[in-house]
Amino acid sequence: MRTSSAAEARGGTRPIVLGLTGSIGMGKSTAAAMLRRLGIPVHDADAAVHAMLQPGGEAEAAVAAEFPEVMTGTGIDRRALGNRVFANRAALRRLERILHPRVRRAAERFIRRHRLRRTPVVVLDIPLLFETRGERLCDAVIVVSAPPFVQARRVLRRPGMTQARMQEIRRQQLPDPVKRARADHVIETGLGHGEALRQLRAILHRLPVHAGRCGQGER
Ligand SMILES: CC(C)(COP(=O)(O)OP(=O)(O)OC[C@H]1O[C@@H](n2cnc3c(N)ncnc32)[C@H](O)[C@@H]1O)[C@@H](O)C(=O)NCCC(=O)NCCS
Ligand SMILES: Nc1ncnc2c1ncn2[C@@H]1O[C@H](COP(=O)(O)OP(=O)(O)OP(=O)(O)O)[C@@H](O)[C@H]1O
Repeated sequence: MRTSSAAEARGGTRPIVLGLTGSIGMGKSTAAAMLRRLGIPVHDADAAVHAMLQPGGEAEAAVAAEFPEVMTGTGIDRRALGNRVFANRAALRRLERILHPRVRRAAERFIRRHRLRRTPVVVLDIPLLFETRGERLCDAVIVVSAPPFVQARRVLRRPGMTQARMQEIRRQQLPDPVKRARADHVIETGLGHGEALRQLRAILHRLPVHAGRCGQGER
């Protein structure tokens, strides 16, 4: 636990904030779903980005101004935007400058909401948690990880994914060994769902909150 003093400084009502991150295909969404089923509210940064890029979403106009070539009659073409940015680091940085401050504010709003509700534990599921210094919001960080061949097998099963695109995305992410080294907890997801769930439960069990106070549902 990094910042129990931060929680105390806020009157002890700030939830324990667990970051959840990991590279492409390592099992973040699966771990997030398990945590939700255990009753922990999870903030999903990917879902927040999706909403921002929807027609009328808070980032649509800024993205349209920066990348007019990816706009269609019905809004942003995500596939075209991905093709544009994953092969070009400068373009990706321009997109991130639009999106990441908004992602950060959404996470802060989520924590504030749960502080008011006195929720004891929340999770921030942020794929680029370390890259965006999101760990500063967290008391501890959980990294999901699996051997590279397991990761590749999972990712290449996805519709539209190619070896080249997977390599491009991997190049844009902090390497898995670096994430593991910076984690407070590593969940090995190459060993099956049951083992990942067991590891998550063990982490929750060791948190300094009363048993049974975790579950207040997602909002
Ligand atoms: C470029 C976009 C529209 C492509 O969408 P698409 O549906 O084709 O891909 P998807 O979002 O599923 O991402 C595919 C993989 O790339 C990874 N990824 C997404 N953005 C980034 C990034 N900025 N850097 C490195 N990897 C990234 C994701 O974690 C995922 O593993 C989308 O990824 C996006 O908006 N990215 C920028 C926002 C961002 O940084 N999101 C990460 C969460 S904070
Ligand atoms: N603990 C696990 N045991 C077995 N398979 C798993 C486990 N966790 C995830 N998987 C499988 O791996 C694949 C990728 O998982 P998931 O979608 O959760 O990854 P992700 O990290 O959220 O990916 P992305 O970063 O690309 O969004 C899925 O097919 C999922 O069923």
